[in-house]
Amino acid sequence: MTMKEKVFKRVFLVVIDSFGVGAEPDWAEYGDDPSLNTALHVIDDRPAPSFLWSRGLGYLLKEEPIKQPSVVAKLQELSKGKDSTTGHWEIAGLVMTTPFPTYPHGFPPEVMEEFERRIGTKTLGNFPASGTEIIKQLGEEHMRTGYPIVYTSADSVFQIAAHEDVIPVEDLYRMCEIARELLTGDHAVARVIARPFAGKPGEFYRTPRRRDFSLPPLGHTILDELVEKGIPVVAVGKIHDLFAGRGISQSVHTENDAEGIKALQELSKTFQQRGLVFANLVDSDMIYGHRRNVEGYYQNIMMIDEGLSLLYDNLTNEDLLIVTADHGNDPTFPKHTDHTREYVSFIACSPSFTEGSFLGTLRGYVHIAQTVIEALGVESARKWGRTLLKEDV
Ligand SMILES: O=P(O)(O)O[C@H]1O[C@H](CO)[C@@H](O)[C@H]1O
Ligand SMILES: [Mn+2]
Ligand SMILES: [Mn+2]
Repeated sequence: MTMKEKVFKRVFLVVIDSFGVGAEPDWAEYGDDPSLNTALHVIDDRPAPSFLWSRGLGYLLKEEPIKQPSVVAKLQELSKGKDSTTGHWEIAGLVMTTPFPTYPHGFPPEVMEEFERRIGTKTLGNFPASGTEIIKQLGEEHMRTGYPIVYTSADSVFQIAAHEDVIPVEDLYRMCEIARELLTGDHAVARVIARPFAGKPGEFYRTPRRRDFSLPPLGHTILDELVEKGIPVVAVGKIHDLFAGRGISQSVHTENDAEGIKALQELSKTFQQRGLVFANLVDSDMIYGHRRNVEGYYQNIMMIDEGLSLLYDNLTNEDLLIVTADHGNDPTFPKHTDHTREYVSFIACSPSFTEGSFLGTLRGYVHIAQTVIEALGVESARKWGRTLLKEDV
């Protein structure tokens, strides 16, 4: 039996945030560069992450043979955007043809005046910045005035940074909820993000209680379809936030990728129903990618790779593991600290697979959605994309 006709009991869908595999053709529209390749530049000539490398990452990056049974593809994003929300929604079957609004010059007066009126205080910043840089720059003034720091980036994000001793995290979350409520219509940004920090001036550090307040998906996704059909969707890490909790049966909050990997390993033992476990591992992007920290990014990938290998040991012939990403964030790129417009990997493996195959470069993360729906044996009225586990489509 080849891998092509099988229905699985469980699908583990793991997004390694920002782990792109090479610049997409429309890189210039995103201020990027054709040479970008997050995974290739992170691994470089260091020892390869063996679990992923032998199942297709080596092929995608250096055309090395696929040594372990797997189905491999390189996927090009259809949606206009290189942010997490856009990428994850397309993985779940929803293509954003109109990009979310972005604010290269900061948010307009009508937004900021209304926001300040609603939160009852002035704000600082209101321009695109690296989140760690802007708290270095404005953290002391924030502590002196009590004004929260607002900033954005190349993505459609309204970010609020505040010191936990100046604005308690719960109050910061309240401010984010207010921003979320007023950022609608032409100013419906994809995400409002709470960025709590602590420490003394010159030694500020961000605390793990970041929280994303995403728009609910602007259309149907396979998560909605699975939950409507009574098939559980267990969200690990940022997935709950990225889908605003919709189409999710259970959510496992994690504070870092080590916890994310542990949660996946735990679920491989405890989650015994037919269903989807959908995980986001964010540290590669948040702690290393945006900070242009190549060595840290590499160590994180090696930790994830080891963790996926141990997860895989717990899987049976009834299980399918898919590893992918949502965009790039090449830490060797000096021109900005934003995401980079890149292809993502599709690496699917199961103990029931008997061969390794590369399907080519395909347009659309939506094929992941179709693959998940068919892998779980769900008769869907919709065609989300083409399944990547059948040759004859
Ligand atoms: O620089 P920090 O605060 O990490 O923010 C980054 O995180 C956001 C979400 O990925 C990106 O849009 C970028 O602004
Ligand atoms: Mn992301
Ligand atoms: Mn990011």
